[in-house]
Amino acid sequence: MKDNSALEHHPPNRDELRRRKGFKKGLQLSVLLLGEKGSGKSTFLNNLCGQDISLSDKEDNEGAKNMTIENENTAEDLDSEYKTAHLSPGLKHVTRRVYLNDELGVPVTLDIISFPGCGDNVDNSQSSAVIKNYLDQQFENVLKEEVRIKRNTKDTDGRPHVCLYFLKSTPRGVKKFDIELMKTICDKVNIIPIIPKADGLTEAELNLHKEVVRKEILDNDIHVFDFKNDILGETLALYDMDIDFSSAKSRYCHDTKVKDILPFAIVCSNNFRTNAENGIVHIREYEWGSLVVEDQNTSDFIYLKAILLGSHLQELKDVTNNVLYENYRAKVLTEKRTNYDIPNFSYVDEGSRESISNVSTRRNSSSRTLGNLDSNDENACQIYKEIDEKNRIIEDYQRKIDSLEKMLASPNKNSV
Ligand SMILES: Nc1nc2c(ncn2[C@@H]2O[C@H](COP(=O)(O)OP(=O)(O)OP(=O)(O)O)[C@@H](O)[C@H]2O)c(=O)[nH]1
Repeated sequence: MKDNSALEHHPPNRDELRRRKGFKKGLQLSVLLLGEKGSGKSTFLNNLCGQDISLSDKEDNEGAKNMTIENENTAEDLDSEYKTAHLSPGLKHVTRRVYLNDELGVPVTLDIISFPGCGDNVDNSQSSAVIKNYLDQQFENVLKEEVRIKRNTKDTDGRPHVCLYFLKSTPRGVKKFDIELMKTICDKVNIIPIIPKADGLTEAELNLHKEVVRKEILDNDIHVFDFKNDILGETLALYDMDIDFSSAKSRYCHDTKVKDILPFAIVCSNNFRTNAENGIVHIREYEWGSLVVEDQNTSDFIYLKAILLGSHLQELKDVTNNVLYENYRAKVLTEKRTNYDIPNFSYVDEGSRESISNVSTRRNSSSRTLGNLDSNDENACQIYKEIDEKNRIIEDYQRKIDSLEKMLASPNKNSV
């Protein structure tokens, strides 16, 4: 028999219970990665997750065990691909699911969405529309699910909570395509701008590029994720770290505001080694020596990682649901209301308005009588009857859809 005496003497307190519950349930974050080919998205993802993750839509490697691949090409497609190689490849999305367990204390499920080739076609005019439609579709799926009688929001919520936008530095500043795309999607997803491969820039060049990116974002009215007055020092709580401002290389202090360091300038690498605390650190090697990716004085990588997986994970989700999605929902429902031509009180004359509200009051009270109505009352009643009838039809359809879905889910049961 098990000895439970230790448990009986030290019952877990409330915080501990909450922590255990949170641990079991885990956290989830959906990240959209955008940026041109070779901008360092895969390398960043490998460093963020501490494992090898391919974002290619063709490769399937050892690191792809936990991954769901959508739009995967089969070997039979290769021949047809060869024949159409001269044509613009278009844009497909690739999704990956990664489970992160170690170092954070609470398991995190990371859903990655990427559009390989985004901005790389000769003609990119359709790319923005493809990505915008994808984001709209995710909102629409959630809205559809909300109005169903039986809801199943778990499997249908594919809304990305954050878009990490990789803006490679070019002599001409930010590419027009990137500006247009950010403008198109900034009210559908939280954008965090990133300057990748910061090791290729001198400090003066990096500061200049940061300035250029900030100016383009401001001038083009692109809404990036609002860090408000959050301070950098607090983002590192996940690692029980503080900013090492004693170091001569330190660029920031504890009270530096996160919004003041945007866009995050990161350095990443696929080479790693084990450090003194048995943790893995990623190393970028040069002729003159090496650089640690996770070193807070080297790049903003560690801040970005702590923000995504710790300090701002919940806020990114809350803003997605309570602000971006709510705006979409309000807009769509307002449009639908107008299209359905539901009687709008502002178009009804005073007398009828009173009648409608009288009928409405009577509908709400259980003593509803239809006798002795004047013509306005009759009109209002007619409108309500029609609405009731439509609602009944919608509910009937919903029931039919539900039973069809059930049949599809268990085809054997229903086969004769
Ligand atoms: N110097 C330097 N090179 C980097 C950095 N990050 C990535 N790279 C290199 O840049 C190249 C492209 O990086 P990827 O991570 O494959 O870029 P990607 O955006 O995923 O590219 P696609 O998968 O083709 O879309 C690789 O050779 C990386 O090693 C960095 O911070 N500094």
